[in-house]
Amino acid sequence: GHHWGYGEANGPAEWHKGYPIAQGSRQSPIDIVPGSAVYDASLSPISLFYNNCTSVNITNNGHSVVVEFVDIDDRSVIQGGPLDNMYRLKQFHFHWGGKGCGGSEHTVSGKIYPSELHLVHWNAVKYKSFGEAAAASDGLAVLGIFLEIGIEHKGLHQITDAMYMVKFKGTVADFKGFNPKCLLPLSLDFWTYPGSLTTPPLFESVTWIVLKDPMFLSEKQMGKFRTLNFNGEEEESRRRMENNFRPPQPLKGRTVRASFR
Ligand SMILES: NS(=O)(=O)c1ccc(C(=O)O)c(S(=O)(=O)NCCc2ccccc2)c1
Ligand SMILES: [Zn+2]
Repeated sequence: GHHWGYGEANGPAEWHKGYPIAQGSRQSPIDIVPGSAVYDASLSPISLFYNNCTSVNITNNGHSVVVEFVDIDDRSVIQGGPLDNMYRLKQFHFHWGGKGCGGSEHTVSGKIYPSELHLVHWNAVKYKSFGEAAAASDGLAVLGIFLEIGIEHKGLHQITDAMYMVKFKGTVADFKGFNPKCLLPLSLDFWTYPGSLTTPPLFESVTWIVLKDPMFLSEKQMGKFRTLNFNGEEEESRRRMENNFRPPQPLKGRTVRASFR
């Protein structure tokens, strides 16, 4: 059927037809305005326990490139910051733009970055499954990290070198032993606000934690993301995977808190 995507006919401006919550009161992403963020001294530092990380595979789901993790126990978790519980890492994926264009979902005072990494975690303390958590107001915690063009990123090579194996929608490849800790910038200073998934079903179940500092990658590495395709190998229409981002949504009275002055 008429599946959602990032094209003219099925892109973010159309999603509200199939997913009315697209016009809800806590939609993501948003434009973060640092001057309007409220410093909250009660926010503890973010703790990422990715030591015994268990990545499983890398896949092209027709919307992004996704690295999935074993999430049957608490070996890879995030806690602290605005979170009352420990949240388990389920997957990470990216959003990016066309060559020379912006592609992040969150913006900072209108600045769009070339790309944005999302590490998706779920509240396995309160909920029995990811699906149940994804439908609950405090079910998910997504850590957002901006990507900026600069020196090449050593840790990212493992991911960009695997992209040739998942060029087309529906392809999966083994991807074990990858620890996303290597993708973090020096500072874990963050903004946080209550929001939603940025793709359908757009559930308003995400506590967003967006790092202030970007990670850096080279233009060559960024170019490898654009060798991916939205389409499956069998489709005759070749559509380069790029501009797979939702633009900022209305704040609707929400407060963005900052962990730093
Ligand atoms: N940009 S974002 O962090 O909001 C996001 C984007 C894509 C996906 C995804 O489904 O791959 C996800 S997900 O992995 O959280 N899945 C959400 C959709 C879903 C809900 C309930 C059960 C399965 C999938 C999150
Ligand atoms: Zn995302």
